[in-house]
Amino acid sequence: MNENNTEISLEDGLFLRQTYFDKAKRIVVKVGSAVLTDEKGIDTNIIQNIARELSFLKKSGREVILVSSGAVAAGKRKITIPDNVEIGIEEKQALAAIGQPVLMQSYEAAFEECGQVVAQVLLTHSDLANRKRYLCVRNTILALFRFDAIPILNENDTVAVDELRFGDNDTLAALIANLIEADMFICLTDVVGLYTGNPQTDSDARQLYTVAAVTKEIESMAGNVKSALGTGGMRSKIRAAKMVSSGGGSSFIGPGRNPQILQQLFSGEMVGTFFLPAQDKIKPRKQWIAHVLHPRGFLMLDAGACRAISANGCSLLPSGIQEIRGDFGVGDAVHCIDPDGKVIAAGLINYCSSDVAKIKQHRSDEISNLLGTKDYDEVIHRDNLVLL
Ligand SMILES: Nc1ncnc2c1ncn2[C@@H]1O[C@H](COP(=O)(O)OP(=O)(O)O)[C@@H](O)[C@H]1O
Ligand SMILES: N[C@@H](CCC(=O)OP(=O)(O)O)C(=O)O
Repeated sequence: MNENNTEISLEDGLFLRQTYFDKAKRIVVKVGSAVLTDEKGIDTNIIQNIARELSFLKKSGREVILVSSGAVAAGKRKITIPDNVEIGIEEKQALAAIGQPVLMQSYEAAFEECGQVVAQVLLTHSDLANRKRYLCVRNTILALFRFDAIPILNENDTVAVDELRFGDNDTLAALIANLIEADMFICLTDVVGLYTGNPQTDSDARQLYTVAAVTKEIESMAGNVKSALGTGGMRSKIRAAKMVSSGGGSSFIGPGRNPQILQQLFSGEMVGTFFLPAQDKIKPRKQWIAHVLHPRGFLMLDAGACRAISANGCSLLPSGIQEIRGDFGVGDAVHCIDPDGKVIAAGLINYCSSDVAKIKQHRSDEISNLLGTKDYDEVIHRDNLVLL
């Protein structure tokens, strides 16, 4: 372990990897656009390779999901875009509509060769933000496992408006990994792993092999850069690894163009970057509150309230709320901010924003007088509060 307790030695890393790979039975594999497409369009060699690699995992008795990007890139290569057309959101959504069937056709053909059935699942953020639909997605995926199919997921880009977007497929894959309680998230991209800095611009950057915890230091290693075709960049991959880790899974970031990357990994070769699961796992419902729901508002807390929720395991009472931002209703997700401006918790709120504005900085026994009625003493009950 290094002095910041983030990076593990090569020998310890090798042993730990093997332990986690041996017991990984449910796996989410994500492949990025940068891996799947070349200047001519979808690279069928890569698709065939991914089909072989995933079929290998499946035949070894594991349950596998593929989250595949590439619809926009495939659409772009399928048509000639007039020079005077600027590619904005609407054009990208149209390109995804053109490219998604092209992508699926390639997968269908490649998996057919391996005797493997696949299924297409397209999701928007609102499918996961609604608790009933969230659980329905889980049940459908588990039913596909029972049919021995490999679900192939992508964001339903064509109908995903701004506030309903996952933003990138690294995030979608991590949320799905937590939804189905996967043991492992494997993110295949166009670099060999996580480097201490962006390898394209930092010649001193060196590769990390085993990361014990996604700290601020690890997060700062990802530059703002991404490949020409990518959306998320390394930053969203690290964030995704952190989410999966908090759900109790391990993650791997590695080179998607290596023809036998998954076989190398599962036979214990030291490739890519491996992230260990967190020590304290967050329960599935709290994962949903913390990572799936977008906050509709923010509560600025004083130091006492921060201590009460962080160190003492208490619910959030109105007296510790200094300020509020946003327009939220009862049951919406909000984030709690400490006096330094750091997000420390997420939760489902018991009062709407106009009521919180009236009861903030007051004791709970004053709520009835201030609002004319009182449904709860707590603004956020402990059962609906997650520390971040
Ligand atoms: N610290 C880092 N280590 C590795 N790659 C990095 C780092 N910081 C930025 N990157 C960039 O992230 C890119 C991969 O992300 P992205 O383009 O989104 O790929 P994908 O299409 O596979 O999702 C790499 O090509 C690299 O330029
Ligand atoms: N949904 C988009 C991919 C978005 C995305 O996250 O791309 P990438 O960073 O290449 O994984 C598509 O299919 O083109």
